[in-house]
Amino acid sequence: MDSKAMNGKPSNKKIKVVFVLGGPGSGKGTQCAKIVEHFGFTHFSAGDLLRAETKSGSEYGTMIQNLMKEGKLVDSSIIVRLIQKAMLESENDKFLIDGFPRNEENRIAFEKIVNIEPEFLLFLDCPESELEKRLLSRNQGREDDNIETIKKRFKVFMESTLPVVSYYEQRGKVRKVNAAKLPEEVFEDIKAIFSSFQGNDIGYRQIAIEAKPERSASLIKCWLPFLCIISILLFLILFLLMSRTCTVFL
Ligand SMILES: Nc1ncnc2c1ncn2[C@@H]1O[C@H](COP(=O)(O)OP(=O)(O)OP(=O)(O)O)[C@@H](O)[C@H]1O
Ligand SMILES: Nc1ccn([C@@H]2O[C@H](COP(=O)(O)O)[C@@H](O)[C@H]2O)c(=O)n1
Repeated sequence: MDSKAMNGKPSNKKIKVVFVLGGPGSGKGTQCAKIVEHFGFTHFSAGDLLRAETKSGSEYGTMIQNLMKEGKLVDSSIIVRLIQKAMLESENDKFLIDGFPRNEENRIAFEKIVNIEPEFLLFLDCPESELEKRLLSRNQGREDDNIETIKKRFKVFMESTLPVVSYYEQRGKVRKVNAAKLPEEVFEDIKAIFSSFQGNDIGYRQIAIEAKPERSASLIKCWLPFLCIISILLFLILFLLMSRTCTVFL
C-alpha cells in the first residue's frame, strides 16, 4: 500500500508500519529508542502523543488526562488522528507505533482512517511481577505509575490488548521476544527480527548501497550508441585506407 492511502499524502513511497505491544513497563519505549538508532525508523508512542495532547490545551485535554489516571483507554478516533497527523508531518516512511493498537476498536479505526496494514507486530513478553517492579521504580513522575492504576492497566492489557495480539498472531504477523532479560539482551533478539525484515525490504541503507551500480549501469546505457557509431566510423576509415593502399599497389 502506498502513502496515497494515508489521506492522500502525495508520494510514491511505500509506508511501513510496525506496531509495538507488550504489558505496561515491558520496555516498549526503551527498545523503540534502540530500533530507531539502528534501523532508521521514526517512533511514535501512543501514550506520549496523548500526554502531549493534554499539555497542548486541546479541548480533549482534561478528558484524556482523567482516563489516563484511571488506566482506561481513550476513544480510538482521537488517538488514531494523533498518530495519523504525526505520520503525515514526518518525512520518514518507516514508523514504529508503540502502545498501539490497545484494543480491537483501535485496530479497526487505524485500518479505516489510516488504511495501512502493519508489516508485523513486535510483542514484548514479560511476567506481571517484573512489570510491576519496573513501573514502581520508573520514577518519571507519571501519574499512572502507582500500584492502584498499575493494576487497572494490567487488567486492560489482559482483557483488551491481548485479543489484538491474537488477531495478528492468526495472520502470522506477531514477532514475540522475551522482554524479561536485560535491555541489551532483549535488543539482540529484536535486532535479528528487524535485520531479516530489512533484508526482505528496500530499506534506506540498501538504497544507498545500490545507488552506485545503478548509476554506472545507466551511464553505460547512455554511452552505448556513441560507442557503436565511433566503432563503425573507425571501421569505415580503416576500410577506405585499406582499399586505397590496395589500389596504389595494383
Ligand atoms: N529489560 C529491562 N530490564 C529492566 N528494566 C527495564 C528493561 N527495559 C526497560 N526497563 C525499565 O523499566 C521501565 C519501563 O520501561 P519503558 O518505559 O521502556 O516501558 P514501556 O513498555 O514503554 O512502558 P509503558 O507502557 O508504561 O509506557 C523504565 O524505568 C526502564 O528503564
Ligand atoms: N492506544 C492507546 C495508548 C495509550 N492510551 C492511554 O495512555 C496511557 C499510557 O500509555 P503508555 O503506552 O504510555 O503506557 C494508557 O494507560 C491509556 O490510558 C490509550 O488510551 N490508548
